[in-house]
Order: sequence, then structure tokens, then C-alpha cells
Amino acid sequence: MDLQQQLDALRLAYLDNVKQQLPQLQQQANALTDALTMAASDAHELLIALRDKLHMLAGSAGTFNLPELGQAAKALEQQLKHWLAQPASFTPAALGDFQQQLQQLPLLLSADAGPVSQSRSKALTGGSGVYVYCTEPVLSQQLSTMLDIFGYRHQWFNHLEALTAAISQHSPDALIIDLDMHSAPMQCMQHLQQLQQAQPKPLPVLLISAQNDFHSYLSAVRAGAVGYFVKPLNTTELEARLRQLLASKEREPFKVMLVDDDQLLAQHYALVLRQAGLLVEILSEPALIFDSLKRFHPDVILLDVNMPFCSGPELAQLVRLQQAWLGVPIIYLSSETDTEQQLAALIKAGDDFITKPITDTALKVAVFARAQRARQLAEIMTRDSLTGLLQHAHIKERLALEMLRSERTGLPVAVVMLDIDHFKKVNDNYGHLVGDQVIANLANLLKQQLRKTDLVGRYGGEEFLLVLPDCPQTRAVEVVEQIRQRFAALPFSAAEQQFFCTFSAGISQAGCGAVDMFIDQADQALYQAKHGGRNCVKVFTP
Ligand SMILES: Nc1nc2c(ncn2[C@@H]2O[C@H](COP(=O)(O)OP(=O)(O)OP(=O)(O)O)[C@@H](O)[C@H]2O)c(=O)[nH]1
Repeated sequence: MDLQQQLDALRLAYLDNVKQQLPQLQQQANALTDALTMAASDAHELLIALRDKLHMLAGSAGTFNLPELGQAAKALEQQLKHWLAQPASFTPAALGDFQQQLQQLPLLLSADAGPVSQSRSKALTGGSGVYVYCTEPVLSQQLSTMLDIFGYRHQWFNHLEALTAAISQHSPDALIIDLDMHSAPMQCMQHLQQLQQAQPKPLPVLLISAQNDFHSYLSAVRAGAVGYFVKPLNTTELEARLRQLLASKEREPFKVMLVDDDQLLAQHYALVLRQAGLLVEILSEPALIFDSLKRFHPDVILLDVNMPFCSGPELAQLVRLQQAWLGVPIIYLSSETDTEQQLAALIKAGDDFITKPITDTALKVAVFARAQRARQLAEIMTRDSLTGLLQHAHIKERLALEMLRSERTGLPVAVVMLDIDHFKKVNDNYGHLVGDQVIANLANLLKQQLRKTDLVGRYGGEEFLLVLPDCPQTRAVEVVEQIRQRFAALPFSAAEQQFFCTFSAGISQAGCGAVDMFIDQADQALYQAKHGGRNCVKVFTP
């Protein structure tokens, strides 16, 4: 069964459920006639019980594409809230109107319950490498070396017509254009703008140009460019942007934890979000929240506000008790439209409100945007600003986690310490900024060449720590050796001079013991590599 069929099946189950619930609601509404003559506290209880049921119905009906039923339930819920706030307004005449409106709910259900006409959403898909439109010999050489060394697939074009034809066949992952090879760069931009309009989704375009003025930037934005690089080209910056673009396509899906006592509704939300490529875990037992958080590491928690045993704000406060989960955004997903109530919940804990009913598209966009922002912020907090790599403390933490995992799975973890050779000379000869570029380039190369599951950290100034899970030592040597050769072939330029850099690396195999011991062993192997002539890889031998 595909996701849309599962959504349709859930909706049918929901319709059945509501059909059974409506007569009960009518009975509860009829029982309110007795409440007119009851003690105030008993009447209060009956009103609250019915209000809570209508609240749930109002929240869920819209989600299952029953808008009229949802709105009617919301209006009835408001009426009950009004009576609860002002008991004097609970009169026989008002109750009569209320009961009549409630009798209409089954009719609204049949009116709404036609086939679902929502369009199927599509997951994002990848393209076919990088297309480059450039013929200028020096720049072409520079770009082609960079793309080869970093391992990007690329295709070259000399004419806009050929490029356009290729794009109509296969959409590239990214498009690099040298604007100066065109006699009229503005015409090229216009062509690009038309090309963009013909695409189902925007092409990620990186432009290279000698122009560095506001109008050129503006035309670039209008042509859908996501990067603009002024000559002389800094290939490190261009590669970093390219990697970001491609990585966003390959990044680990956003993870959402969903807590809602209405199981059908929770399953519906989960399916909608999964359809958009997010990973969703439904937490049906609030007492298990810490186990779930540890195992699942959500980017966002979606919480219902009114739940039996433990309210959403209580659960949010519980999560915030632990330092480890302070950064995870908590979004209430609730049919509560009263801003006072929303504020009361947010003051306790939580970051935002999404009001039910919400359309599937709005839910996807709202959750996606919040998850994306949360992950960006988490990355800023744990990553080094020059290289985007994990900082010293965080790479050590991740190594400890990988060692625990390795204890369970029995799969080997390799630890690599890597240091740029004679880096002081690079700084002395070409300046600190060029030195920074070399560090950033090596960081990019490491990220590009290693697997998604490998971890890369900036351990010190020009020192890097790699953690390679499920990697025997012999394989680690092959991988690091390959990167060493690529780095040694990467040309750098400063003050019109070209120069090359190398690195040395030491490898140890992590097993039972302290994290620091295995880092120290890799460091000892690195020392041997430095003293063995540098530009080589050594393995720790006890
Ligand atoms: N540009 C730049 N330089 C840095 C950074 N962090 C550390 N350094 C410099 O890196 C150099 C490291 O020099 P050393 O530890 O003597 O080692 P080396 O010159 O690389 O020589 P070997 O490691 O023995 O091959 C020092 O000059 C530091 O100032 C940084 O973030 N940027």
C-alpha cells in the first residue's frame, strides 16, 4: 500500500470512528437538559466532558478533510466554553439551539465525507552531477581540477543552446556558469531566467563574474542564482557552496517526535510528514519520553496540549528538565485558538503553536521549516566556524558514542589523527588568510571523500580527528591514503604563485578502553609519520 492509500485508509477509519461518536455526543447534549436543574458543580462536569470531546473533534475533523464538521464542532465547543465562563447564560433556550445544532453534525459528516481530492506530494529527487558552462582556459583548468579532486561528476558546455538541451533531458544537481565568457552577460542572465521558469523546480545556479556591483547581484538573484563568485575565483568558497547545495539533498531526513493521544490523528500526521520525507516517531506512552528521545534524537517535538494523565505543557517542562534536550524545539499542535491559553502553555515551556485543524501542506511546511532551522542552529552550536567541522569536545563525544555502539555491534571503529605538514611555513610565506583557506579546503575534502556515517572534527588549529565507524584498520589506511594523494595534488594560489600542501596521519583501532587512550595512540602514530618524513599514513603499533 503506498502512502496515499494508507492516508485514505486512515481517513475511512476516522469516518467510522466519528460515525460511532456522534450519537454519543447527541446523548451527552440531551443529558444537558437535566444539567439545567442540577447542582452547579455536577452541571460543570457535564459541560466540561462534552467540551473536551468537541475540542478533539474540532481539531481532528479538519485534518481528515471534513472542514464543515470541524467548524461546527468548534462553534459548539466555543458555546460550551462560554457557558462554563458565564453560567448565567446557560439557559433552556440557548441549550435548545445548541442541541439542534448538534443534531446537524451527522448531516455535515455525510456532506464532507466524499472522496479526498488532495494532490499527492512528491519527495525531492536528485539530478545528474554538475554542469559547467565555461571555456576560459585558466578558469576551466582551475574548476576542473577542483571538481575532480573533490570527486564531483561534471559535464562541460561551450554553448548556451547545448546547455539548455542537456538541462531539458536531465536536471543537473548544480549549474556553474562563467558569465564573462558571454559577450553580453545580461543576455545570458535573461536566458537563465527563462530557463529557470521552464523548470519544475529551480536549478541551483552558481555564477562566476568579474562584475562586482549591485545590479549584477540583483540580476543574478532574478536569474535564480544561489551563489555569486567574483574573480579571481576562490575555489574553496565555490566548492563549499557546492557541497552545501548537494549535501542538503542528501542530508539525513529531519526527525519529528509526535505526541498526541488521538491515535488516528497522530497516524495521519505521521503519514503526511513521512510522505514529505521526514522521519516520524509517535510516542503513545508519555512515560517513555526519555527513552524515545535518547534513541530517536528528534529535530522537533510536536505535542498535543490536552492529553489525559499528562498535559502537553507538563510534558514540555519535563523535557526541558534535562540539559541534553534544551535545544530541541517543542511545538504545540493543538486546536486551542484562544491566545491566552496558548500563551499560558508557552510560558510553561515550548516554543510555538500550530493550530489544528491544519491542512496537510501547511503541516509539512510548518514542521519542515522549524526542523531545518533547529538543525542549522544545532550545527552552529557544535561546529567550528572556519571549517564547519565538529569542534574538539563534540568529536570526542561522538567518538565515545561510536565506541559504545561498536561494543554492542562488534564492528571496528578506526580513529585517525591528521595534521597539515609544515603549516607554519604556509602562514609565514603566504599569510594567515591563505593558511585558513588551506585548512578550509582540507576540511571540505575530508567531508566530501568520507562516508556520511564517518565523523570529522577539527581537533586543533591544523589538526583533524576522524572517527570511521565499521571500518577495519586496513580499510582506514586505504581511505586516508587516497585522501592524502588527492590533497597533495590540490593546487593553491596566493600572490600569483601556485603551491601545494601535504598532511601526515596516524591511525589507531578503538576497542575497549578510554576515548583518550585511542586518540593518544593515533597521535603516537601521527608522530611516527611526521618523523618518517611527513606526507604519509602510519598505523599505531604497541
Ligand atoms: N592560518 C591558520 N594557522 C593556524 C591556525 N591554527 C594554528 N595555526 C598555525 O599552524 C602552525 C602549526 O605549526 P607547528 O605546530 O609548528 O607545525 P607545522 O609547521 O605544521 O609543522 P609539522 O606539523 O611538524 O609538519 C602554527 O604556526 C599556528 O599558528 C588557524 O586556524 N589558521
